[in-house]
Amino acid sequence: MVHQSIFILSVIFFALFLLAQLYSLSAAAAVASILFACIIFHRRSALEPKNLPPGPPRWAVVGNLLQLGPLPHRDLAALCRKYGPLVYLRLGSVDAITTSDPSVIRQILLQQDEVFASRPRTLAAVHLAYDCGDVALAPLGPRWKRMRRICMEHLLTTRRLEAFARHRACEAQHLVRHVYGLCRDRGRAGIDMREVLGGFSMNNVTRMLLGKQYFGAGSSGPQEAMEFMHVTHQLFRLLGVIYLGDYLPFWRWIDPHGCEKKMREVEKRVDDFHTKIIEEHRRAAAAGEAKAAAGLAGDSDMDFVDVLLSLPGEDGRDRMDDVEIKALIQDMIAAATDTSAVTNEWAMAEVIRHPRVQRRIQKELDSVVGRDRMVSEPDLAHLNYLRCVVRETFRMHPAGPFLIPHESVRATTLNGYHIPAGTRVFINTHGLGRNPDVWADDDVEEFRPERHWPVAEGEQGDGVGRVEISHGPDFRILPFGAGKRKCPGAPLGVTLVLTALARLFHCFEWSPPGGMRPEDIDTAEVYGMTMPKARPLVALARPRLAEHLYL
Ligand code: HEM
Repeated sequence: MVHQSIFILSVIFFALFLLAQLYSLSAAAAVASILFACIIFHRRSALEPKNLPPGPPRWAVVGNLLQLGPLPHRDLAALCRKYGPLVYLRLGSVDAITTSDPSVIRQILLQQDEVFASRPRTLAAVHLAYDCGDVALAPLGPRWKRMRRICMEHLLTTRRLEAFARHRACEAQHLVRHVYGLCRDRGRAGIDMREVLGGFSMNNVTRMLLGKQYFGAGSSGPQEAMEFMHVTHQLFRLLGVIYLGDYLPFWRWIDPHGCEKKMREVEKRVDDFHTKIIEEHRRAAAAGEAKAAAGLAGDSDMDFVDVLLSLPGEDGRDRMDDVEIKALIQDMIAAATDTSAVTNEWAMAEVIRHPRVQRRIQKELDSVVGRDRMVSEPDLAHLNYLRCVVRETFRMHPAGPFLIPHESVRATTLNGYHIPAGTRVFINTHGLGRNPDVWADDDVEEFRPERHWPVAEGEQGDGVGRVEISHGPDFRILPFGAGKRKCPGAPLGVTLVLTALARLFHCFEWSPPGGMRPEDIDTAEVYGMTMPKARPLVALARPRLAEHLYL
């Protein structure tokens, strides 16, 4: 046995020596690292515990990576249909599990929350989230706990969200006025709803966070807005990439698409942006103090950056570090903007595809709100059918197809199977919403908000409670996750989604552009950290209220 190993190693060294002579040292190094990885993999396979959950056969080195295509949520759902509710995969050097089963998900997110509530340290988290110094991508630990507490106790409190209600009302009015103008300008060509809904989400978030509106009358100027949009789009894209360097360490040496280089470039540009924002806020605060000293009180409501600049730091320090503030701003922009815009675009696409659903939404709006005033936030609790529409949108098109991937902090047992420490967890919310075992009596591919209606079909539902949009005890829909890492912005996210949809369906009649039939609106998706429609939604709008209400 020893002689055999010595012989194989001698042959490998001789082959590498020849490669180095004939080609280059780097070719020899690349082959050496692949061979080395093969040997490690072989040894690991031999040592591997045998009681792992079932899963597909895997290749040496790459494991199951080659079985994942451009829509990995669909590939993983197919594996669950084949191998059962809990599937094991090896992605390069990383152990991974996936599920789209409510009872396994409940075990992971609630019963074993302590074990599974961490996050993998991906290169995107290192470069684009201040070395995992934020909330969303930070591993479980005291740093994450402190940053999450700041979010919950100082930023996303009910009191602070209520204080921003008038800004949201202003943005909602800006939205309908904007669409009203576009109806006339664009004629039969239709309106690009991705642009409109993206602007609405971005404005709401930046007003609350930074005290600025980026699009519209009070905007910070087209140059800055374009730059901001461009950088944040690059950020979203890079956060969503499945980067092979996270699974195959040697890939980082090659990095054929320069992904890590792009991450570093975007990291620098985003950081410059945040530095500028913090400086502007410090200058404004200094001017405010001067005004206060002179007896001229400034605007009393603080945006999130003002709040963060006023908080004490760790270990008795006077103020929070700039890096911590930047990480939190970044998180909020990334977590809040795209999620609500993507959900709104899907909801509009599905409703326009189903004119019957649009008629029922409008009937409810006309009865709850009437036609001589605009929808306001207090109305949203009474729009139960619209709430069913949002629930159905989350079932079919969850904004985060795998939530944000979790990671186990130690070895554990799940459904009787061994789960190693450091296992990456892909909770497939897209698969869950279309799991035929969960939605047994329904056609899972059909958009049908009525399935969430709390009373039997045909009944009015007066007196029934408010339709909840977050997950219930059955874990059949999971738009915001659950447990320790549950989305802290869920109430705000729901408000932004419902507000935009209520306003747009109350104020306008929607149809597909240029003679297209409703059912021809496509519903193909593209995978990313959030999962938008592959092609932007373009639609025609016709005003349905009196003109003075739009102005
Ligand atoms: C429709 C809108 C939204 C959707 C669908 C959504 C969805 C999600 C999901 C799926 C997660 C991951 C949960 C997990 O990994 O278990 C998450 C995390 C998070 N969300 Fe949201 N979100 C929305 C809006 C917001 C808003 C408005 C904010 C803040 C202003 C926000 C802040 C966060 C943060 C900070 C996290 C990370 C939590 C942690 O890791 O501890 N989200 N969100």
